[in-house]
This record gives sequence, C-alpha cells and structure tokens, in this order.
Amino acid sequence: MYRRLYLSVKSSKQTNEMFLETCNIMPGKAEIGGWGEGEERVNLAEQSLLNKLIRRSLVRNRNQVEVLQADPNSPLYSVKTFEELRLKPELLKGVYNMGFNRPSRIQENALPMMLAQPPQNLIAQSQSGTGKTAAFSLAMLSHVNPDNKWTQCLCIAPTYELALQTGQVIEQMGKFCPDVKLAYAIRGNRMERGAKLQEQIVIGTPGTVHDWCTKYKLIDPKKITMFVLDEADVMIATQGHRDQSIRIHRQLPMNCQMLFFSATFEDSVWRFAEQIVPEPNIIRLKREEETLDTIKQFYVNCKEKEDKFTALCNLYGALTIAQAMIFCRTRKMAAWLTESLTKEGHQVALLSGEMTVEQRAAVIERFRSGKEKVLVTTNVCSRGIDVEQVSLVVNFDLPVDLDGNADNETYLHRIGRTGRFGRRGFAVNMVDSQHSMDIIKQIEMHFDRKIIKLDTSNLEEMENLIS
Ligand SMILES: Nc1ncnc2c1ncn2[C@@H]1O[C@H](COP(=O)(O)OP(=O)(O)OP(=O)(O)O)[C@@H](O)[C@H]1O
Repeated sequence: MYRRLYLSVKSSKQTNEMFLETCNIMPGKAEIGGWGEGEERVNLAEQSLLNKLIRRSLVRNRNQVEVLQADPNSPLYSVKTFEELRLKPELLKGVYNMGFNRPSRIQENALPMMLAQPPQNLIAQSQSGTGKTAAFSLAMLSHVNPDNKWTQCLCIAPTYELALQTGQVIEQMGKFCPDVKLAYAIRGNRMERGAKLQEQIVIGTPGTVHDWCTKYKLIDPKKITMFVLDEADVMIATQGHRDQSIRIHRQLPMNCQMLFFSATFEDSVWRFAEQIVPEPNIIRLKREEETLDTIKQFYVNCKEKEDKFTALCNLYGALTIAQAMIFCRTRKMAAWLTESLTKEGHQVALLSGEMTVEQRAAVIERFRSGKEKVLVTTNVCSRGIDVEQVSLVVNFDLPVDLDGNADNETYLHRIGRTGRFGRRGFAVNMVDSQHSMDIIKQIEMHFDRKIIKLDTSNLEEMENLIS
C-alpha cells in the first residue's frame, strides 16, 4: 500500500520530549495514581503506545458485550466469521494475512454495525487490546471507494506516534488493496497549500488534521463520509485536543458516519462522545476482573530500605522464584534496588520513567523472554504487562493515592501480574511504618482477603506458610 510520507518513530529521549511538548502532553498531565516528590507518573498516551508496542495478541475477555441500539427495533446482527461481512476479497485476504481467524468479541457486534447500510453511528468502549483498532481499520478500508481520488475517511488519534501505529495497521490490512491510499496528517509532514489530497484515508492528530482541512485546504471536510475518533480517553486528557476534535467535527456533513472509541468511559469521555456522535449505537465490553483468588498475600515488617532488601534476599533463599516484579515508588529507590540486587548476583532489569517508550518496550521484551529474572519498576509499568512466568510480586513501596490512602486499584493491577492462567502466585508487601500497616489493613478490608505476616528471618516458618 502506498502512503504519502513515511516518518519513522524516533526513539531518542530528546525526540520523545519534543514530541510530548509539541502535542501539549506535558509529563505529569493525563496521569493515574498518586505521587509525591520524585515519584513516577504515568502518561496515558505513553502507556497506550507502550501497550501497543508490547502486545502480541488479543486480550482475553470472556464477558458478554453490552449493546444499546439507537433504534431498538432494528435487527441486531453479530458475526462469528469474517466471511459473513461480505468484504472485498482483497480485504478479506489482508485480514487473514494478519493471522486473524475470527472476529474478536467486540468485533462480532461492532463490525456489522460499522459496515451497515444506511450508515450507523457507533460509540464503542472496551479495554485496550480487545480489537478496536483492527475493527475501525477494517471499516475504513471497506468503506472507501478506491475510484474516488479524494479523502473520504478521517481518523484522528491523540499523538503522532499513536497515529503512526494505527496507520501501520491500516497499511497491513490494506496490503492487497493497492488502490486504497493513506496519508498521515502529522507534524512534520509538510504539504503544499491547496493541492487536494488524493488519498482516500487520512489519519492524524487533531491539530494537523484541522490545519489540513481549513488552513491548507488539502481535504474537503464536506466530502468526508466516515469520521473515526480513536482513544477518546487519551484525547481528552491531552490539552487542546478535545476542542480541536470538535472543531473538525463541526465541518463534517450531517450524514457523515461517526465512530468513537475509548478504552475507558468516565463521565468526561461520555460527555465528549455525546458532542461527537448523534444517535449513537453503543457497544461496551466490560474489562474481565482481575482476581486475587490464586494469590497468597503476605506482609513483612521492615524498618529501613536495607531491611527490605535483606527480606527480599531471604525470600529468594527460601523460594523457587521463576520471575519476580518489584514495585518501587521513586526512580531513585528503583535504581538503588537494582544496583543492590545486581551486586548480589541477580539478573535484574530496570524499568523507569526516564526511558523512552521504545526503550521500555525493549526492557519488557527481554524480561518476557527470560533474559532477566527480576524486573524492578516504578509505577510506569504497573499496568498492561502480562508475563506468564511471574510468580512473585513485591511491593517494595505500597501503592497509595494522592491522599495517602491505599490505592486498591493499582494494588490489584500490580498483584494481578502474578497468579495468572491458573498458576499460583505470591505477593509480598514491605511494611515500614504504622502508616503502611494501616494501608495493609485498608487493602485487606477492601478485597476481603487476609494478608499474612511473614517473618523472613525464620526460614522454617516461611517455608510452611508459603508451601
Ligand atoms: N480478530 C482478531 N483475531 C486475532 N487477533 C486480533 C484480532 N483483532 C485484533 N487482533 C490483534 O489483537 C491485538 C489488539 O488489537 P487492537 O490493537 O485492534 O486492539 P485495541 O482494542 O484497539 O487496543 P489498543 O487501543 O491498545 O490498540 C493486536 O495485536 C491485533 O493485531
């Protein structure tokens, strides 16, 4: 498939910062969880990109899809095969060529709706990795008329790099559709004023897409018949993007099909969706709940960081640990722990916020392939990583929210890294003050699960408790 200009994903730290600045995503905006000085912050756009870079397959989800139809009397279609969608053969070939055998759970309902005639509007929410991007890429490729040499589908994404990632999916899926062309409306892709684009699909960030429609007049917004807004939750967390998206949306014709996607659905996302999508069909797939059922939870009393380190070494002496993830609050602590463990002869990988997203993805890949047995990390990677072999999760520092209370959600996400796929896992929490003991109590109450005291200096007791 042809594209207008290829801009590779740059990986230097400098470029990353420049990119954040240009997109108005300042580190510290769009973040999850609570922190004090020197603590790591999660940036939603970075997190999303990281998830895309490390993901290998669909995220498992056995929940039922909830569908709310704009017209409850119209029949509700769902498909179990891609054949049922009656796609163009070259597009079907592209789908199979990507290794997709059957539609994912959300795709089963979303695809017939997106491909329906007359066009239907859609708001779809499901967690990252459930097949949304693949679904709307397919819808766009199916929608365009390759004989018409003007832009028919507009897709906006929150950042330069996320737009590139989605563009790559469109290109891969449309590999056997040589007449369908894609252009990237992203920073740095300079175009001549007034020269109308011939590409049927344009993907880009809101600012540049807006410029291409209004200032440069490369796209005639009145000729757009499908508008896709991806990662709405990340979009509204990025300064200015919400307003730019609405400005683009205002120029589109009334009968343009609107498709709106988000991984989460808090009130602000919902209000945004209402502004963009009239008469929507709504599809939601609830996240499959993580569970603490297969995980034994402990706490260890420690005074200083050195005690925590000793406790950790004792644990290693007593347990056969395939792989472990250790969570620290600050970069400094993570760096100290990494150094100390390395001196003890452990193979340790460090994941922290000063790394670019690409560097983080590379560290996670190495850990996944077993090159390192211990991953020390700050909050930046507490979500989204599935490593089957992780049998121990250590909270070197307990997760707290902005008010200093237990951050139960983060706790669950961290601990949920272990005990996966029916395997047994262990979680060990380091308690270094009355305050952290209170947090343990709050977590116990919240999940209604006992967290057992562990004396790591008593090998026999430890073996009995853990076995
Ligand atoms: N029907 C399918 N069968 C097999 N794999 C699929 C299918 N649909 C998508 N995938 C793969 O699953 C992974 C997640 O899909 P996709 O990126 O479309 O999900 P998403 O919900 O858009 O997540 P994100 O917003 O993080 O990108 C990708 O690796 C994609 O190639």
